[in-house]
Amino acid sequence: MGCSFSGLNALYDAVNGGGDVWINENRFKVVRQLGEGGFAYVYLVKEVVSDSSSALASGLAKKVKDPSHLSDDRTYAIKKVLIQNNEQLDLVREEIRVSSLFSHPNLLPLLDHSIISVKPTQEGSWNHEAYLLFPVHLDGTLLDNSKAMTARKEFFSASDVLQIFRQLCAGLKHMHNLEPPYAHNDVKPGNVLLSHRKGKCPLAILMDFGSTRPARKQIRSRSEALQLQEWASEHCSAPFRAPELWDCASDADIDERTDIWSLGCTLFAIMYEVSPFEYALGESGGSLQLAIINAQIKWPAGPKQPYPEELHHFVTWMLQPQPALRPRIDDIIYHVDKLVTKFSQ
Ligand SMILES: Nc1ncnc2c1ncn2[C@@H]1O[C@H](COP(=O)(O)OP(=O)(O)OP(=O)(O)O)[C@@H](O)[C@H]1O
Repeated sequence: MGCSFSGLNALYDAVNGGGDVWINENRFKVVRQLGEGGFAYVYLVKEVVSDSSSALASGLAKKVKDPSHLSDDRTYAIKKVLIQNNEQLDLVREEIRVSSLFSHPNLLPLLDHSIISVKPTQEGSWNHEAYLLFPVHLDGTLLDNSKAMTARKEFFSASDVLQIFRQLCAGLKHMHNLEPPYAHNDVKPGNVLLSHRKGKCPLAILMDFGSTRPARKQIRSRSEALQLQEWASEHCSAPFRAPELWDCASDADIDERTDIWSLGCTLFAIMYEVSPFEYALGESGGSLQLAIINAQIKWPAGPKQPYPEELHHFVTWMLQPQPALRPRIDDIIYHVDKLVTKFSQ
């Protein structure tokens, strides 16, 4: 694990108009904040180079395995993770390890990282900060895009819905086909970056491997089942969480099809902005957990639906509450390819 850094809390200084950020031997200027998560801040940064050489000749070029990940204008995204205890440190180390297993155009690559020790301002033990460097995608997440479109009373075309979805399937197939298979565990529109392309449907990239783990687990006792539910309640976003992670049997074989459930919810959300179960949160006495366990989908009301029935059937097929009967990623890809052919303009 690389751990060199030129100054304590340097990123804060940079944001406040001070110095630059170093990740190992490479230096970056913070341009602005792009977003934030639970314990993380994401910044747009620009690599600082000593001469005006091309991106390929920059310091980063020596580190990055695939030159197509280098940006022509040297801009990237840095995620700064605040780490307060050993458990959080292990989680970030796992995110870094897992990210390095993947190499796929629809999965966000980790280009470099460093973890540094920082002395807290008040008395106390030393803590850590992790800096993760990624390619930057400035058109926002699928969630940001859906919200903006809903505000304008617009919808993605059926063709774009399917092609965005098809790309997410391609990224997930890469993870599900590893030996052992990995589950993303937090597939949702907020974890998909979009990049608009002229004359083509947007590029969709799945990110945030903080919850990604080997997918297959044999649950053989009540305490193992409860442990899994507790882990899921912290790591898998509730409206997109599969039923077996809410109410796990004491004798259950969990596999990567937890992601297929989330994928079904995500297809619904590409069309209608929210998870198909989110309505339960707005109903008095409504229970998200019950709606999910019973697979009670609420389709938008109204006589004229913006999408063909086939897309609704496709969502329902993925939202099979019994995991053993739920389709696998190859089944989904076979089906989506047929729909893409049918509905592409
Ligand atoms: N590579 C990137 N390019 C552009 N924006 C990004 C990039 N990575 C992250 N972001 C922005 O930063 C936000 C937070 O990133 P991310 O989801 O990785 O953080 P997190 O702490 O894991 O979040 P959460 O707590 O929701 O899981 C994203 O929603 C997105 O808006």
